[in-house]
Amino acid sequence: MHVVAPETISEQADDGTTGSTTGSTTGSETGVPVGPVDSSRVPRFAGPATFARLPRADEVGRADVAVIGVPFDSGVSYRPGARFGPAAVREASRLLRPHHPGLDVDPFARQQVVDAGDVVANPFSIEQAIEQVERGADELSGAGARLVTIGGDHTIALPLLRSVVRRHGPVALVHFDAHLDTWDTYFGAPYTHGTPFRRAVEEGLLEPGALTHVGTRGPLYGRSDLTDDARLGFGLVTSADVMRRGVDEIVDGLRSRIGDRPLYLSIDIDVLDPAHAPGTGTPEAGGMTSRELLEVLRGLAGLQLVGADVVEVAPAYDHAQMTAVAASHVAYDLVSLMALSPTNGTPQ
Ligand SMILES: N=C(N)NCCCC(=O)O
Ligand SMILES: [Zn+2]
Ligand SMILES: [Zn+2]
Repeated sequence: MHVVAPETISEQADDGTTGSTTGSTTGSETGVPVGPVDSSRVPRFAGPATFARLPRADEVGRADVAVIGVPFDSGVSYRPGARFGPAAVREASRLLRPHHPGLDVDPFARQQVVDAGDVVANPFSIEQAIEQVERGADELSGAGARLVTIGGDHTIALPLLRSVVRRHGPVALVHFDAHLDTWDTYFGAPYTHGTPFRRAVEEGLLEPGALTHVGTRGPLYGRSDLTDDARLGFGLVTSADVMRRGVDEIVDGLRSRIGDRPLYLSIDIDVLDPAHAPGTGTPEAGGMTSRELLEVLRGLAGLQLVGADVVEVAPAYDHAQMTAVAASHVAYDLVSLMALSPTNGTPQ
């Protein structure tokens, strides 16, 4: 029986060209970022999955950008399963390649990108899980990395924002989602996947006037959901607006609202139409296409991106990895946007 162990992959790829996964030719020694395993030498379907076949954090010892998973879904109001999102997105990311033609950047060569594994988040205590995510994010960003987090349900955006704001101050936010996620409580619970951005405003984490939901749609509890949301300071670009006004006009509006503020991007995969992303817990008809989402993201190139997440991938409802593939491409674009960010995320 032939078993492809990580060591075997490392030996095969570690020939001085590209694609080493081990510490033996580390970027920390040479200053050259260690990239993904070379898929022209080691089949991309072999071995355990890290995001984009990148090295693990412990293999390189430093990171400009860390991709982390948060396998947590105890905050959901409907279908569970996003706890399996990080593993599904990593698995679906094996096909990513080192050059991004849309942004004309090699995101893994411009900066050291690593897979920092999963944060341990207590599935039986939302409060403790939130603390654990915040602390995990603090540790990684304290070591100098910007984070691209793969969820997990949308509850986790709150501790991620707390951590990023500790370093950068209040942030501009573009929130891609079918839902507002500014509701108050569910069953009296303040920390859920439908409430993170109301809590974030209450905690002073967000820059008033620089907050926008994109892709919103679907039935609400009442008209007051919208007036409450506007009172919290959010602008709204519905999925119908994207269709009617087009990507370029939407991007122009977002860029002028954000300016040169530190920017956080939170992407709930249910912003996509269920035809593009069925594998999610609270699907709503009439969503964005993955092409629209990726093009809006690319339109944000050059802004000061200090952190990002892609959440709500629930693989049990997925088909042919459609949702996980879409999320892996979103995460790849986020890493690429970080490569093009003017200050490399360093606090000014
Ligand atoms: N964050 C996501 N995906 N969904 C929030 C839906 C909250 C509700 O059930 O009303
Ligand atoms: Zn949503
Ligand atoms: Zn959401």
